[in-house]
Amino acid sequence: MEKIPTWTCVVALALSDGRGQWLMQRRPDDKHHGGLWEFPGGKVETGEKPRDALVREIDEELGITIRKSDLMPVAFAEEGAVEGRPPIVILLYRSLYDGSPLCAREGGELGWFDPQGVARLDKPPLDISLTTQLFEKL
Ligand SMILES: Nc1nc2c([nH]c(=O)n2[C@@H]2O[C@H](COP(=O)(O)OP(=O)(O)OP(=O)(O)O)[C@@H](O)[C@H]2O)c(=O)[nH]1
Repeated sequence: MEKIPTWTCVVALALSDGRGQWLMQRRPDDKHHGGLWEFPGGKVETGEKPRDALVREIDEELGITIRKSDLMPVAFAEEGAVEGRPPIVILLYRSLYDGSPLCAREGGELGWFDPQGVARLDKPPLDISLTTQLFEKL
């Protein structure tokens, strides 16, 4: 029987400044999808709940504390196994930025973009679907 790899759950955050700008993060060049822009976030660890993982990842990556109760689910996207990596499913949540200082703690670059600006960025394939779903629902 064919062995099916376990899928990986990734959580990501669409952070809005409330004035039409959205935070995007450019991945460091040496990583998978290096140089592409995506929503801050990362992989859910074994036994972790998605919202807990997102709070942890956002603290690790941006140095800010977000509240689980503020996270609104907005979209998901999935892809099959690529280049030996297990399939991933990304859950995208939305939240409002409270203005506390941000920094790109794990390298890369941060930027605020309006929906047209987000659409123009070079992104991983799943983010094209995620951004379409996000901005359709606004
Ligand atoms: N955080 C985040 N990851 C995304 C998005 N879109 C997308 O394809 N991914 C992919 O989902 C995976 C997220 O894992 P991660 O951010 O913890 O990746 P990592 O630093 O551990 O790098 P790795 O893939 O080399 O293990 C990456 O392969 C990343 O490129 C997105 O919008 N946000």
